[in-house]
Amino acid sequence: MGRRKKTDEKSAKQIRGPGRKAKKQGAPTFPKELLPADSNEKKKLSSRGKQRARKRLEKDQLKEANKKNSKLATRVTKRQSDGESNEDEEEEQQETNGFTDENQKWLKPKKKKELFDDEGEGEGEELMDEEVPYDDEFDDMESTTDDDEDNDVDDEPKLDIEKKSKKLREKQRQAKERSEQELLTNIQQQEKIQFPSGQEVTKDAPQADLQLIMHRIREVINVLNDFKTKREPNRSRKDYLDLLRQDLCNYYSYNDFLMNKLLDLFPLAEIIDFLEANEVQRPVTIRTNTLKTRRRDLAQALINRGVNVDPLDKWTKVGLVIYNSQVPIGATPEYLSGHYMLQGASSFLPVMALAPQPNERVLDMCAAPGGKASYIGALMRNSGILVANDANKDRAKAIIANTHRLGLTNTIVTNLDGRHFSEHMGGFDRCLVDAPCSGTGVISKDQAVKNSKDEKDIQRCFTAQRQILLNAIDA
Ligand SMILES: C[S@@+](CC[C@H](N)C(=O)[O-])C[C@H]1O[C@@H](n2cnc3c(N)ncnc32)[C@H](O)[C@@H]1O
Repeated sequence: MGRRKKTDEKSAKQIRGPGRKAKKQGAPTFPKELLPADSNEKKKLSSRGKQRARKRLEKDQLKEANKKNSKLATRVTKRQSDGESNEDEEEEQQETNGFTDENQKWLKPKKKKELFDDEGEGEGEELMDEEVPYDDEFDDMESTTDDDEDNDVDDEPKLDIEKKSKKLREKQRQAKERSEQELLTNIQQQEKIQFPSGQEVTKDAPQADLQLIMHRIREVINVLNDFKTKREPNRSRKDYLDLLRQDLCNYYSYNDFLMNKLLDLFPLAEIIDFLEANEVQRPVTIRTNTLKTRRRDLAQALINRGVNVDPLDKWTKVGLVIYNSQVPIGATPEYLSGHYMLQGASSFLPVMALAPQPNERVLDMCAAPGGKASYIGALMRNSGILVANDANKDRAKAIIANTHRLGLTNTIVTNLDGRHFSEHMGGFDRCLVDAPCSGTGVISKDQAVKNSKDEKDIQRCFTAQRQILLNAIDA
């Protein structure tokens, strides 16, 4: 960068120098059409864009010619002071002067970069400066240096180029060597996975470097995906699966039981995606209560309060995503007056699948605190009958509070055990069962689930869910 700046400064100086010299050179140096560049013509020229452009062209040509002259002169002076013979240089200067003058007719103003490139052929230092930005781009550099070698006439800059080119080729060779070495190392690692001994697996793994564990996880998955060809002959599939499970438990902090269940549930290609997704916080989303407002109006009202909000996605016309907020989203005047419900985006979907219609009889069997039930009520446009039930009395109270806040008038809240609900009521058109669950689907909200679940919890959930579902079918 420093060198580049130097070049700019230098060229800036040159731009000023040649301007003054140009006047000394006089008119005969330039073709007729370019002569009216003096100050008395300036007013006339500046009045027309076309003439201004011509003037600019002329200036550029002058700058370029004089730049060459002044640089060459500097070099001659330098060499003289170094005690070198200056005969050749004088010849060269004459040649350059001649070139500049004769070529005024065909010389066209070029872009700055092109000008630099041309000059580079005769100016070793300039060329070096131009090449600096390519230091890391080996391909570009290679082609640049090759071109330069072919075209150069002057010996001095050629030497510079050669030096630079040699350096870069060496760099390039070293980089290639390194990457080949890395590749080899990876292949070797892939070929031989380090299996800790039975006791070591649990004892040593927590201290191990997480990066190494993730590396091994990927390698083991790679082997399991092509077990026949990639396995070690003395290792069984179970060996690899055990190692994978243990590494996943250590890396993501799950207990053995839950990780086993997840490995049963997800294909190898998806397990990492699932575990990674559980590490990411889900966005805060809200559902517009269409019984009271429109999404556009709600968004505007929230924006006015300093909430950064956007439509959730194409698949929903009522969802909004909150990026950040200067006010608590659960306590705004809009919230308190029931214009929206704080609700995860995924919880819209079961209601959309249920597709309740106005004037139907609908049952939400496990409804507290009423997120889905209130969406059902809104889709029914407060018509028909919605029964929102929950076995937990305190939680059932939350349904009542939300029902009032959101302005639902077609809703009856009940506090019954879903396993026996049909003994009290029946004849529903549609029924939603959002049964109590293990919580393994919301690990991103509650990381404690990773270690707090065991076989009994799952069994308990499973039995209750089946009983509630069967009763809902009866209802
Ligand atoms: C996942 S939550 C429901 C969330 C609710 N659908 C919503 O969208 O806001 C499960 C609910 O089932 C209730 N529940 C548990 N056992 C039940 C049972 N036997 N009968 C009815 N509800 C039950 C719990 O009290 C809990 O509120």
